[in-house]
Amino acid sequence: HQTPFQELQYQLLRQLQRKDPNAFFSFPVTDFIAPGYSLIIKHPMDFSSMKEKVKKNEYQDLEELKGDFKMMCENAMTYNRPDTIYYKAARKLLHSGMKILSQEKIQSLKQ
Ligand SMILES: NC(=O)c1ccc2nc(N)sc2c1
Repeated sequence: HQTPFQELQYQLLRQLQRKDPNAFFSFPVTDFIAPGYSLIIKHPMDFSSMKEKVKKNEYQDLEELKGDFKMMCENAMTYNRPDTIYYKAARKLLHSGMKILSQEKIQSLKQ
């Protein structure tokens, strides 16, 4: 049912989620907790949505997964002001996540 490539993607997502201890990025941001969010952010993304994409085999290679991860972090740095805990968490997550996803050994892995 799940391919080795999918298992690898789940493992990477677990590693990335450990860098989000407050779970600010676990689930889609609602307009209830973030007023006007859906008007400001055109391409919402979160870890639960990324896991769903892995399950449906929607990532052809790790660059696409990396792109969604960057989008998720950049969305938070667009909507939230720089002095907020969410902005700061997003910037920190982006940097630690890039270290994980930009390692030489996983660059070339594809579907
Ligand atoms: N990922 C985000 O941009 C994010 C997450 C949680 C959250 N909670 C709020 N009250 S604003 C907010 C924004």
